[in-house]
Amino acid sequence: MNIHIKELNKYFNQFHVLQNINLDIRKGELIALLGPSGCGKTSLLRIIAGLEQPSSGQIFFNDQDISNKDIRERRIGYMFQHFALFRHMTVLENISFGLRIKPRKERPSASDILAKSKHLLDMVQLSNLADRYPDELSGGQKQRVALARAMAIDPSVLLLDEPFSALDTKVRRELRQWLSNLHHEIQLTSVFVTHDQEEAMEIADRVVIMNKGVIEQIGSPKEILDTPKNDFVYHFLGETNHFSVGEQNFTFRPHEVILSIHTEKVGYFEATAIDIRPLGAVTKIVLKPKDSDYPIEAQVPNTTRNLSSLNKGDKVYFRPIMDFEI
Ligand SMILES: Nc1ncnc2c1ncn2[C@@H]1O[C@H](COP(=O)(O)OP(=O)(O)OP(=O)(O)O)[C@@H](O)[C@H]1O
Repeated sequence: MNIHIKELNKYFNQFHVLQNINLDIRKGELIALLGPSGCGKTSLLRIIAGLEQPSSGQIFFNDQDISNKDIRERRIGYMFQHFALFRHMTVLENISFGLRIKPRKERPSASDILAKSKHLLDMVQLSNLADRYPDELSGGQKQRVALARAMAIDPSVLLLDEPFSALDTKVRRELRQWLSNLHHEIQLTSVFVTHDQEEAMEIADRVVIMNKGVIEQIGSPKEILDTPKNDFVYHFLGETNHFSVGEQNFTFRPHEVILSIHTEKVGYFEATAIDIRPLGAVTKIVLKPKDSDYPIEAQVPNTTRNLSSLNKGDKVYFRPIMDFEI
């Protein structure tokens, strides 16, 4: 199923929440909607789902205008941030729920429902927990059950609203990887809302960067990181340093800088190390350039030679660098 969103606007009272949104989502693609809180990601997802009506504009599933169809007619698999499992039903009953409540004419036989639910349990790798209740599951397991439940109705589109944000970092990472692999296998057109850049970059085929109700840029993670279209995108994607000397202006990321403790080499600028923080694989060093009031943040691999002999207050030379080679 491909999705075509055309000149879509949404107002809440006077507030223009989505402004002339145009977006094409290809069949089988995993798209991330990424942007700061309040930029309209969830509103757009809810409109695609049919949970909210646009004020103007159209949505097509393949070539069919579904703007006026309700959520059931759209065959949407929807998964929310907060586990929305039924507490009084087992895992298997939760998964089969969507099929069991179908009108009699469309409902598969009891044995087909059971077979399908078991297959979905296998898919989310929880076959051994079929008879547990939600309260007996971890957060990550609950979200996998929620995903299996969303998939039970054979959705044409899967919509995920910050599905992992209530989980701790390690579980999030695992589930992210798992979702990415699963998506690779099933190739179901999916839209994923997140405000976490790392999450979007890691799993999406393409990322839609939103800000205050408009789309700022659409592209693959690489395109967006390598060629941010404007200042908003550049700044949103991470820490930025600005440094000026004479006529020269440098804008660079913390990892785009080389340090040296040796006295002035050509192209290096003098600074003082005012803070040094090991952060796992990298060490963050805050520098105060000699002729500038603005500190600069550098991140270097913690295996960098001479790093361990660098102390707060030491003189250090830095060079912004944009042309790393491998
Ligand atoms: N039902 C509503 N009535 C009025 N305003 C609303 C309604 N739903 C959302 N808004 C407003 O619309 C804007 C966009 O909200 P939305 O939930 O789409 O943003 P978001 O990008 O998903 O944010 P977050 O990451 O915080 O969830 C916000 O300013 C919000 O307050």
